[in-house]
Amino acid sequence: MTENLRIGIVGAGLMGGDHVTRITNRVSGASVSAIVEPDETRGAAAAANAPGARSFTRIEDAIEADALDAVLIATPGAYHEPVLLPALEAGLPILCEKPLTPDPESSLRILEAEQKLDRPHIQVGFMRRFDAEYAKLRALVESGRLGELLMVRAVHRNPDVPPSYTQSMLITDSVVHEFDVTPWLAGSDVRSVEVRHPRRNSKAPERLREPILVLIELANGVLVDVEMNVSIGFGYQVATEAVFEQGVARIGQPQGLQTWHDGTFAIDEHRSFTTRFADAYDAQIQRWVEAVKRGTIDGPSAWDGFKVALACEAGVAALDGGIQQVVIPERPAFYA
Ligand SMILES: NC(=O)c1ccc[n+]([C@@H]2O[C@H](COP(=O)([O-])OP(=O)(O)OC[C@H]3O[C@@H](n4cnc5c(N)ncnc54)[C@H](O)[C@@H]3O)[C@@H](O)[C@H]2O)c1
Ligand SMILES: O[C@H]1[C@H](O)[C@@H](O)[C@H](O)[C@@H](O)[C@H]1O
Repeated sequence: MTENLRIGIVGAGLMGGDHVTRITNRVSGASVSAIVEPDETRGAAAAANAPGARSFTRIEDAIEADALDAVLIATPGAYHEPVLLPALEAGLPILCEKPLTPDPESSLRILEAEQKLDRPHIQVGFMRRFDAEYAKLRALVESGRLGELLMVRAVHRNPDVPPSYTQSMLITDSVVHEFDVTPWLAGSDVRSVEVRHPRRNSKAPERLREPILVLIELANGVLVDVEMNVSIGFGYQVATEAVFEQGVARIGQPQGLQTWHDGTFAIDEHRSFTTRFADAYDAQIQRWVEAVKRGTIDGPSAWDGFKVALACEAGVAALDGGIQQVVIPERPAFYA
């Protein structure tokens, strides 16, 4: 592999544009060599931050032109599959934004295509695994210092969501993160999912019945509750409290500028995932670039993405009630 990894960004919207800037300014050993974006205005805005990058409207054309060594997919989740398949066929290393795909059937098609190659080529962009506090919490669980982990209480609060965001996306676009990160923290897969509906937020768009409370049971008995809230208006917060036999640990608490003024003490809190997880996105991409050069991945695989898709399927069914079981098939040796 050459010293400079040539990355093609597919989908130059909010995240794709952010990743272009990140790779150009903060990631070493790589550059953005191609931008694949059907929307001309967005494509041009992203290209302005990627000196020397070539512009395309289809991934197939960028591959044909030999314009990239690796692909970063940042199209909306429902449009990951049509980019993943040609990229896999070309044998390219891939960092695919979450979710791998929104449902297990399409994720299985991706696994099938990937297994035609000599080794896993896909890393899924579950960036919370690269957040320093999440990593510390995982190390604490593994160390056993506070005894066994019993419960996880999670809050996932967004100020708002775009008009394209539907009810099922509460699960497939948002709770999808907890379906990845909680099993990773606790060392155990999702066994069942239940959704309860508290009083509706009158500020939520009419099409959404939220917030929701999601109860996730892991195979080792750890119970996880997730407050999923997407119309709070006043900020962005992802925070977790882990309850152990001999103590409690908290991550994601406000850590910004503190002010004491006029009798009030205040701490700045994030307004968007772009700042809350900026360091995690940087670390995720830097480590992926280094892994690609070693011919491997360094993060969640397509198999992890498939397991999350199974949990999401149960979660979407649970939006209509009941406790929905998640049955995970045996992992193929390819993903050992
Ligand atoms: N990890 C995170 O915290 C995080 C945060 C936000 C979004 N995301 C994920 O990033 C992805 C993109 O989300 P976004 O908010 O940037 O979406 P967006 O709508 O802002 O941008 C998506 C872009 O993809 C383009 N596009 C669609 N189909 C395409 C195709 N076939 N080829 C090339 N371009 C295509 C669209 O024109 C658009 O510009 C999604 O998978 C989303 O779940 C992850
Ligand atoms: O696509 C975004 C992104 O994944 C964020 O990390 C999450 O907090 C939002 O809920 C989701 O809509």
